[in-house]
Amino acid sequence: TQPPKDDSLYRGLGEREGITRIVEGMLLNAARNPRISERFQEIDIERLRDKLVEQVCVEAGGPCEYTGDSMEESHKGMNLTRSDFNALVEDLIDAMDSEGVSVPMQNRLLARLAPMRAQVIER
Ligand code: HEM
Repeated sequence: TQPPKDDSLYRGLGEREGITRIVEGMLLNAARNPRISERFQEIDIERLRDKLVEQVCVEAGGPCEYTGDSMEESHKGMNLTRSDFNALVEDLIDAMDSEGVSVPMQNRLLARLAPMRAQVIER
């Protein structure tokens, strides 16, 4: 999908600072989530945080560049399932709730991420 033309979602998420808090909140939730916490052991969590912030910023129409690996490459050999995907989405929603992001803005971000599922699961 093409990046959005306007930056209203970027602003709705609280720009770079808000996105950083959302991503960090999601990763903290995931680290406590028994369905997926094992996935986040023994990885470079700071790199993951930084790349996720870039990617969410780009998807939200913000002035950022994504410098990480492709979604296929990043999740190769992990054999992620739909259930794993849904668990991380729930952790993201909880993080956005904590940041006071409106439900319409939450849904706009989720709609940008949903098409990536096929690139991430069963790899
Ligand atoms: C739309 C969904 C997802 C997006 C947009 C996404 C995005 C990313 C990004 C940007 C990276 C970093 C790439 C790099 O280092 O260059 C990454 C790595 C990673 N992702 Fe995802 N991801 C998604 C789904 C998931 C799910 C469902 C899980 C597990 C439950 C997961 C677990 C991981 C892990 C553990 C890494 C680090 C791999 C490593 O450093 O060895 N991801 N992901």
